Amino acid sequence: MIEVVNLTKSFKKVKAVNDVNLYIEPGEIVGLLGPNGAGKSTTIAMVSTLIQPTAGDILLQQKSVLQHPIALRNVLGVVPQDIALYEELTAQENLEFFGSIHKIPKRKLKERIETVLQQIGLQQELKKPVKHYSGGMKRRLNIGVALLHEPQYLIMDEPTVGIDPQSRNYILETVKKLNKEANTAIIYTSHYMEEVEYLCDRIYIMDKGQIIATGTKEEIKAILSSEKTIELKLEKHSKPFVEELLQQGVLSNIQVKESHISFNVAKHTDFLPIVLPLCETHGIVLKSFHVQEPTLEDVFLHLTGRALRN
Ligand SMILES: Nc1ncnc2c1ncn2[C@@H]1O[C@H](COP(=O)(O)OP(=O)(O)OP(=O)(O)O)[C@@H](O)[C@H]1O
Repeated sequence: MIEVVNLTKSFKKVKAVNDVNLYIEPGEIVGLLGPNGAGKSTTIAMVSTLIQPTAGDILLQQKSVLQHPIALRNVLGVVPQDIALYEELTAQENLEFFGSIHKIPKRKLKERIETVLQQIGLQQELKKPVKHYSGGMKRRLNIGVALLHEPQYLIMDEPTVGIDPQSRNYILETVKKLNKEANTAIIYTSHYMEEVEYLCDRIYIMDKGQIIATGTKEEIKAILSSEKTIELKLEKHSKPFVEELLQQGVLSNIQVKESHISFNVAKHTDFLPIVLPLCETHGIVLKSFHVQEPTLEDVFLHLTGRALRN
């Protein structure tokens, strides 16, 4: 397990990271979600042992790595936000170069390059210099470089920034597959809540250098939801039906639009025993209903008063 304990980083007057605690266990996908400037990259740079914290500690199997970062570097791969590749070299040559930096023996490196190329789906592009790659292909190769030494943990700093939707989906699927097939634990930073929601088992929400919420998706959303929103689709509705619905007293914020009616109810209220008898009484056909859960975006807005992306 990697643990981050009371981690703080100040740049002159700016406290970029302020007393952050988090952990990742083998095999987990953990999300670090926050808007631009929240302190995600600075946290990641400290966990990657690239910069020293002002205060706090980073532990691998309960031992500090600040003085001896090699133990962590051996088990950790880092996919930086900025592409770090040699444009004139091909994918194969880039992988050979970065593999030699990791001092991977030649025969082992050959095997690893084959596996990694398969994992990132670039087997067909070996002979082209990277400068002719699309943005998405460069991002995939960037991930491949971080995988060469078969890390048990992988940090990905906003790996889908600035690429087309198809490449983005490819990367998200690659992350899922890596986790499932190679059991790689992943710290995934993003300001796209839908990515974090899709990928991650646990989530840390970060703002202004601090962790402001943590837990599973369900736990984080429970911060918000004392109510749920229900949308009913009806064949038609009538005024008396809506009036009687209102009289029930447990529904609030009722909105009527042509064949749709939406309302809020308390989270644990079973709304069907209220709605179905009324439909029957008024001869109304309920075609479908939809329960709308809050999103992580809603939670962020609730906690900070601001949107995640602005
Ligand atoms: N080297 C530095 N010198 C001074 N201030 C810095 C430095 N690096 C980061 N900061 C500041 O620290 C704060 C956190 O920045 P950081 O890059 O960690 O945020 P982030 O959540 O990763 O944002 P982004 O999504 O834009 O990368 C910002 O206010 C940033 O301007």
